Amino acid sequence: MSKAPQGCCTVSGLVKTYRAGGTEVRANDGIDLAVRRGEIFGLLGPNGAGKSTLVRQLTGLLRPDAGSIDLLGHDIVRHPERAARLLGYLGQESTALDELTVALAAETTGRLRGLTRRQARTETVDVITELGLEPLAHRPLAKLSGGQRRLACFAATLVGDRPLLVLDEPTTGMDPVARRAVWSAVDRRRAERGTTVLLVTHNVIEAETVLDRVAVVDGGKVIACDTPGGLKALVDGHVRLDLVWRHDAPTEVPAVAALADRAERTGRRWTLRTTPDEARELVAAVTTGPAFAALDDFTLATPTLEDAYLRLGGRHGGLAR
Ligand SMILES: Nc1ncnc2c1ncn2[C@@H]1O[C@H](COP(=O)(O)OP(=O)(O)OP(=O)(O)O)[C@@H](O)[C@H]1O
Repeated sequence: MSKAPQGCCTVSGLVKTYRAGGTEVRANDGIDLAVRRGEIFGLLGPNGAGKSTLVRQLTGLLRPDAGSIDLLGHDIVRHPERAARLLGYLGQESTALDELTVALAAETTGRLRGLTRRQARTETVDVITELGLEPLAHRPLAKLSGGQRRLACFAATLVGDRPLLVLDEPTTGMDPVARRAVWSAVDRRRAERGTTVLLVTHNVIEAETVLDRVAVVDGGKVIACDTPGGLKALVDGHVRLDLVWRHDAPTEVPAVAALADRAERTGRRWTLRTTPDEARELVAAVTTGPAFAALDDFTLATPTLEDAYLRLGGRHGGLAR
């Protein structure tokens, strides 16, 4: 049995290749990762980066081609069945418990994790109350909206305390109230029980506010791993200027025409990443005369994780803002 002194989860040289219809996809291409106990650790990256493939191997559901996975001192490649006792997993795919009610799905999960009927019932009631799911408790998962079902599955994941929670895009489709309930529940478990959380996300705003550290995954590799602040330091000294035009950009204005090739365009929005000094000049140029008349809105902002991610060479468009 290998040891991970302060570690919760240590991954070394993980490789996974899918073979389908004569083509090969190297979804994980030598991943190294060390998640500390009690950390909220994020995996950030565009669609197809290999994040779900990685977490499915951690959960023992998928066998790596090469590499090692240590979960709290257990070798999960050799003993994949042990993962279920160490972690609670919320995957992307819909659950086998879909036909059950919210309460029964949570209770059944607790029973499968070794709780007595009474313990499972008590924990179910607690978690349903904690997440504000009482009005839905007796409705089948299959008959809920996408966001409601996701919250109910999250509730089930929490029943039967586990030292590690692996959450694959847990808040997808949820409204702001439900999202807040999820992050409060995660925070509470970390604070009260020292629970470690491994979180897969596309959402840069969530990533910035809840994560202790982030690994940026792209093309099956970890291309950076740091605190959100550390990653943002990569783009220190830069600012982002967003210009939103009322209609088409007034390219007859020379100052605007000069920006045309540099701006990243999303509909009527032009985004420019530049130094604070140049940003001041650009703001002065577009807030006078005909350019200003054509301008609907502008914002000047310090770098986000998305900017850091782009600087790292990640593909644009895969991350939500
Ligand atoms: N069962 C499979 N068979 C073949 N290829 C697969 C399979 N599952 C995933 N892939 C491929 O492996 C790569 C990594 O997929 P994965 O689902 O791990 O990415 P992801 O980062 O989780 O993406 P998303 O953010 O869209 O969930 C992709 O190119 C995907 O098409």
